[in-house]
Amino acid sequence: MYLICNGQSIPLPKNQIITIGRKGHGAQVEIESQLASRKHAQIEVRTDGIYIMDLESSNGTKVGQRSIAPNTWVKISPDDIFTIASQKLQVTTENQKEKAPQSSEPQKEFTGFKQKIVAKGSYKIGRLESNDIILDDPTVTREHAVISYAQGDFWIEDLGSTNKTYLNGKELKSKTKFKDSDTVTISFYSITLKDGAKDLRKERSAIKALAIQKKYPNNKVGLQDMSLNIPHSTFVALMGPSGCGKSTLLKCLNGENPATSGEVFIHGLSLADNFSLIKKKIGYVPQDDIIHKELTVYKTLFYAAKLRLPDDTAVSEINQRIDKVINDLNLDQDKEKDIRTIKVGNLSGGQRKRVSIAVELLTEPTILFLDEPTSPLDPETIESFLKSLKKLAHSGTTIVMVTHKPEDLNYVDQAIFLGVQGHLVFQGPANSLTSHFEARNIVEVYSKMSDIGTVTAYYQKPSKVGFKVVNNPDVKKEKPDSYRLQLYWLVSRYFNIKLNDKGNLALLLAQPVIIAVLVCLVFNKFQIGVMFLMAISAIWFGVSNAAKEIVGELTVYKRERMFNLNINTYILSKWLVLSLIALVQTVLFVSIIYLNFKLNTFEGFEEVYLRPFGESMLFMFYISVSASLIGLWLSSALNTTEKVMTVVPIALMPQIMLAGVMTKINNTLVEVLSFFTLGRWGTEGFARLQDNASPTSEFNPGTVQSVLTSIPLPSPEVGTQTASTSAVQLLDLYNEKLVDDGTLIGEVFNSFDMNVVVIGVLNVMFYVLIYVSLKKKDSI
Ligand SMILES: Nc1ncnc2c1ncn2[C@@H]1O[C@H](COP(=O)(O)OP(=O)(O)OP(=O)(O)O)[C@@H](O)[C@H]1O
Repeated sequence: MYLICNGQSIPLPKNQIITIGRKGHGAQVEIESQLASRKHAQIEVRTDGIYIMDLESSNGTKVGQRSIAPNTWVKISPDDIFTIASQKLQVTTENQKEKAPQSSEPQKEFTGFKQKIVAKGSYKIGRLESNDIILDDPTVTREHAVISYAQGDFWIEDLGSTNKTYLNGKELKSKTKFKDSDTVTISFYSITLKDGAKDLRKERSAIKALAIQKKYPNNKVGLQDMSLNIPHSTFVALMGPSGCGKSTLLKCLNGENPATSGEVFIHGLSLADNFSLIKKKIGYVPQDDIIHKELTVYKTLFYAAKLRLPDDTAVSEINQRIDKVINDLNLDQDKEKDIRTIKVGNLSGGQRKRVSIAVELLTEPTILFLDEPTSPLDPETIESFLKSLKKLAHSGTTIVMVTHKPEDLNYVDQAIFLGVQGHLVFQGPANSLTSHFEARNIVEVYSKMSDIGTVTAYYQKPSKVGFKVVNNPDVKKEKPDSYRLQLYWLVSRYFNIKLNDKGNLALLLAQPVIIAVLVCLVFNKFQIGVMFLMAISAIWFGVSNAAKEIVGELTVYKRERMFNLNINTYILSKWLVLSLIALVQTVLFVSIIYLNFKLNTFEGFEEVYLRPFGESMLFMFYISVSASLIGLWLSSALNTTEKVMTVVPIALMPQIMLAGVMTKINNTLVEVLSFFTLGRWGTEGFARLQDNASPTSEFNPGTVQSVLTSIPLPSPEVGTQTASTSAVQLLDLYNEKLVDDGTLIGEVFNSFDMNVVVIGVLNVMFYVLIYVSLKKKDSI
């Protein structure tokens, strides 16, 4: 056996320990590098194989890419290349000098950052303290990437990070050579072999907009060409008359509704090209609150952290962050009651605004956009609120705040003023705003800048117009770290919201009881009408439970969608919790109906009541969860709760009218329309279930004792008498054999199983409609 080292073949006698170490210190095999320890490692060829042991060397010994534990014999195979002080060594059977595995280049000596990498062999970058470069930021994965030195070259490799590693702006897919001219970007850090890691936030402007312009699809110009430069750690007020484009500018700068042309850079990174990273470092609080009033402050922050921070963030780390944001925003002023335990709905307007901001601060944003946060606050609250924002800005979070209040200018560093029709007319120190416009006060500035003639005189047109057209940062590519976990936390949050809204929960549970009792009062016999009302009630529960659920939290949805919310997990989370509510409602409703008609059977027809108890329960639950999808569709398609509540009856009426009980389905158009109603398939399904479970009639063997009906008495008597009959036959009788034969498509749906399938198909259709409606909200 021979040890190939530095182009030499050194014989390895069997069962003899050979020491490898730095040249000039008595080792049998000498390595010419200061990085090698004096006695670095030992190697021994035994009868059962080749063994190597690291002698607690300063820079370690690697077999392949793996560092071996010190003072432990490790068996290696003849093919294994092992590394000592960046020298490649190998054991072979022949004396073959030319087969030396290391590069033919002479060993290089490095300085600075490179030397540190060579000394360690590899250099890990990540959020954990055990890394060689610690980037303490939630967008950096615990062990994010590694730089290594091998065969005379430096290499960079991503270690499966969440937010990826970029080499010269391109995503790093595999281990790649890291050259002197290359720049690696991880989150907001740039890494070069010359300088190591640098925080871009300290190096470059926080926001730079170059010749941005915004045109709406209706050709209305929201923003005229403008360039902006906002330094790091600045508190900026964005002002201007109503409708001048302040919110539009905010959305162009944060990527929610990007500029039509021009380019925005956040800490030197293009917003359009790096949106998936940048959006995680941008906080945005729109005019409306982005929090649920049913949750406590702690739960609000906890769920936001679970949904936004990387999955590997420990609960202890989350709690630390929650404490920090509460402290940063002075939310813990009240010593009597811990704010964490108070429900958001019970907070004052100012506190609620702070909690909305706290949600955004959890991810440690580098820039915070606030749309009119001071509007709902009283003067006293404003002072402490703006003071905490100022402190926050000066500790590193650049803040851009839309405001109409002149007094807010006393707290900010810079002001940006827009004139009517989206013209930039001022950007500079807040205290020179009025003098710039030769105005006595801010009210006069507003008045001047509402006149388009004066505005054009002050318009700060960018010197270079017509930068590249901005690609719409596309939220559709965005995905959570884990769909399963996102779904889990969404369900958990939504469940808690429902559980905490005790009043509404009580009403939801009272509903089935009240309606079921009414049904029992109205029908003294078990009739087809009971089954019809069971179907309609199931639809009512499903639609009404769901109708407000998306539209009521649209601001939260939009904000979270901008972050990493997946549409499917969102819909599923709603559906799962609504299904749970539907299940409880169904159990209550069906139990009451069952018990009532079982205990109060009509004399002579003791076999007629809601017979298949379990199946009826399951079927009613199925209709109800299907109806939830209709409710969710209305809730996602319309943009105000009022509109949804107006439309709910319009969605419910066809369910009643086209069920084939109250009105005839006797023409093709009506039948086609009835295909899309749960009312029809629900009523038919209940009728079939009931028939299948009912005994044959003693008097009329051709039918079953399923429901009771009134039949006219044969003459000479006048009046009606009660008879039992098949529920399906009764529906058929009324609708001219529609149920059994179907006028349009024959007998295709003539079974309970097919009823279930049709409802399933309708579910898919409504799910797609919800998805499309939510997707449309991405493009504002
Ligand atoms: N989606 C849109 N499609 C068409 N026009 C729009 C759209 N959004 C905003 N606009 C128009 O662009 C202009 C600027 O609106 P924007 O909401 O940015 O103004 P603003 O300064 O924030 O107003 P305010 O102070 O009242 O909140 C307005 O004239 C508005 O009607």
